[in-house]
Amino acid sequence: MTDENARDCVGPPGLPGPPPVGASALPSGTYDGTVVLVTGGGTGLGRAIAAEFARLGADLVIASRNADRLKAARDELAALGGRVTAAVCDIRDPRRVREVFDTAGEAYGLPDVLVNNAAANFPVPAEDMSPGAWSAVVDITLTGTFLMTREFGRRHLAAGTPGSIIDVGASYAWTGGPGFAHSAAAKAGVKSLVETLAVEWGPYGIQVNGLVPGLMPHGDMTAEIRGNLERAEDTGGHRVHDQHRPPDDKASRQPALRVGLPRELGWAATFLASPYARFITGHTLVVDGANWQRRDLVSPPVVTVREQLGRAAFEG
Ligand SMILES: CCC/C=C/C(=O)SCCNC(=O)CCNC(=O)[C@H](O)C(C)(C)COP(=O)([O-])OP(=O)([O-])OC[C@H]1O[C@@H](n2cnc3c(N)ncnc32)[C@H](O)[C@@H]1OP(=O)([O-])[O-]
Ligand SMILES: NC(=O)C1=CN([C@@H]2O[C@H](COP(=O)(O)OP(=O)(O)OC[C@H]3O[C@@H](n4cnc5c(N)ncnc54)[C@H](OP(=O)(O)O)[C@@H]3O)[C@@H](O)[C@H]2O)C=CC1
Repeated sequence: MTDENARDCVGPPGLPGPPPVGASALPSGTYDGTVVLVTGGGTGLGRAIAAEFARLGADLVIASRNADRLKAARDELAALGGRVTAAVCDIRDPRRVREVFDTAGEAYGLPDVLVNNAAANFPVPAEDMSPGAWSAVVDITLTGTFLMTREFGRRHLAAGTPGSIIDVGASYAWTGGPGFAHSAAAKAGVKSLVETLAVEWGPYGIQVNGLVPGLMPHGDMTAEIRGNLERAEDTGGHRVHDQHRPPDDKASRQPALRVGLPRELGWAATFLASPYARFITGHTLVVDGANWQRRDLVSPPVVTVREQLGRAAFEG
């Protein structure tokens, strides 16, 4: 167990911590000569995914809207070995999407792997959600993923080359996500795209898989997503281990008794796109310590989304 996950408490230990930063289950050089395009690769989980591909030899293209964040990530990722190109792009814009693939092509060639990681999200009760808020999240998370995927697929079909797509999802694609109606609907659409296109493009050698992170806190989380985590901490809820863990311990809310580390998602991504996963397609791999399957013997009291967000009663 690493220091990051060490706990000095009595009680069950939870799932063991992962190997240290820099470790990999795949052979060194697995991605030598491979081009990997990661949307949202300038921050958080996208950057962690990109880092694991870079450690294994990939050349990277990272794409998103914010040039400053991309540049900082590019410098950090380049230090891991491979070449890195940053492309400013709003994935809602089909013209910019085409240009990103042109940029990648000029730099290294057609990407072999596409990781659709970019997404948008903020908590809001459905009854308060404006049409613009709905569209912003659905257009980025679902339509942006489709536009990137379509461009990747068209170019590979035209070239007659194989490829691998990984769509980063969320477990509320299966369960629904109270307070996140837009994002949950969009992620359900993304999961459906994975299943549809794995069949449609399998004959052409293109794998399409989903990858779902659990709670993996990181320093780039938006204020609203971070605020949501902090709200959860405020409500306490340490039914089993109150005496051992402080009430702000996110880990105690997970069956694993720990949160996930971003590199654990990166390792799963590098496996899914690797030669060792060539017969896996149309599958969504959940890396969340079984949190999404959690049920208690006694259900907790229902608290409305409005109450959880501290909003007054809806008055129309
Ligand atoms: C929880 C576990 C799972 C986590 C999953 C994740 O995805 S984590 C990943 C999380 N990472 C990210 O999300 C990173 C990227 N996210 C972002 O850049 C922003 O969240 C964005 C999607 C709003 C930007 O898109 P943009 O530049 O197109 O946005 P814009 O500024 O033009 O606004 C568009 C519309 O949205 C409205 N609106 C905005 N905020 C709120 C709010 N809090 N409340 C209500 N409404 C809000 C705004 O009023 C407008 O509607 P209107 O007035 O026209 O009807
Ligand atoms: N963190 C977590 O615990 C969980 C995360 N997820 C999923 O993991 C993925 C990564 O999330 P995380 O790293 O936490 O969040 P971040 O907010 O750090 O990442 C979102 C990324 O998407 C990019 N992005 C947003 N809108 C656009 C756009 N229109 N065009 C291009 N890029 C865009 C952002 O870059 P920029 O602003 O520069 O455009 C940013 O790099 C997402 O798909 C998310 O839904 C799912 C479940 C849990």
